[in-house]
Amino acid sequence: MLFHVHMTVDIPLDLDKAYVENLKAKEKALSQELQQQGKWTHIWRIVGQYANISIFNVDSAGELHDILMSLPLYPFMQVEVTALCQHYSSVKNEEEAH
Ligand SMILES: O=C(O)C[C@H]1C=CC(=O)O1
Repeated sequence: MLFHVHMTVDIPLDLDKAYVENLKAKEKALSQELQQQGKWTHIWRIVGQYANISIFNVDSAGELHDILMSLPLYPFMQVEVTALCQHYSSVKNEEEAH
């Protein structure tokens, strides 16, 4: 199942800098692990915002939920999820679309 996920990060300015850098490093490592596994298939920075647009390819909505909850920066994120399915006009088959 494909999901479009819009993550906006808002970290309080008064948090300890070392703590924040550690969270970001953990977030990056987990994100890259999920990308290597083919579950987090795209991540794009939204220009001018501390936000990203991502595409996830997971087995279920529940799996995506668990992944999002496990993100180290999740407590500081607003997350909007949109479920995707094949468009009838798409020239790609579902596998290629991933
Ligand atoms: O920077 C972000 O967009 C937030 C988050 C998502 C992946 C990652 O490494 O950080």
